Amino acid sequence: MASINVFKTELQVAKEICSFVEMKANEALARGTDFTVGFSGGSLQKYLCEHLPRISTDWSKWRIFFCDERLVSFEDNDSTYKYYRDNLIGKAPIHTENIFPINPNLSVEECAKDYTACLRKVFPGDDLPRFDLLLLGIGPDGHTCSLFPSHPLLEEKDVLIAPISDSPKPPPCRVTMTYPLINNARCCAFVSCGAGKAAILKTILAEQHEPLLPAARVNPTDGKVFWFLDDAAASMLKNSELFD
Ligand SMILES: O=C1O[C@H](COP(=O)(O)O)[C@@H](O)[C@H](O)[C@H]1O
Repeated sequence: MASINVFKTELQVAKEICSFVEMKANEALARGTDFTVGFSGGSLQKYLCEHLPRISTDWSKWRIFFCDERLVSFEDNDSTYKYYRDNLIGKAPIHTENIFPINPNLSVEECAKDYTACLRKVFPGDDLPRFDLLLLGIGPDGHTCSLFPSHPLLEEKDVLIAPISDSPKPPPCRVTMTYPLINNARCCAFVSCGAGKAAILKTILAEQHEPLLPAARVNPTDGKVFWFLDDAAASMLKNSELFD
């Protein structure tokens, strides 16, 4: 069962998710491994960039990938990498060689293949890479990464990173992690705040009806899912059996 954590304000959510990331990083380092983490875009970015620069960790052991990314130049405000470059890298002692952006100059198909090859270099010998932590957002339609409701990519089984050129949310061309990779993670953490997310969170967490929305399909076979919500986002979950 997922662990649902609700905090009064967005500011508190931002602090708590950063403490959680710090804990997961330091657990990986204590196991004697690097810390492999996937960052998403959207509203999650600002929650992470606020407090992560001040956590206590060995940044040299971090390996940072993107759960999905928009195929736009690194100077375009739609670029997830741009946001983290401008608001995190440089504020924390992250070594640029330990952060793995896509190559936005390729076609979307080539970009997905190239990003898969990049992933394989960091997880040599692993048929199915196992991330320590994937940090995920959820759109008001229930999408996560660039996996959208009713899209054929929801059934993708063969590739770890897929291209998408018909994203219903602009920009249309993106690359995204697929479920075989996502659901092999040790841990996935969703962050969602604001009243605009309340209805979709009720559908995903309290109702769970078929066909499952993209975010509801995140269910690591040997891992756990955590939710970090503020009161407004959780307002339609109150009194549900999710909280005992
Ligand atoms: O387009 C995207 O949207 C989702 C959700 O974003 P949010 O702003 O509604 O939180 C995000 O997780 C994903 O990385 C991004 O590409």
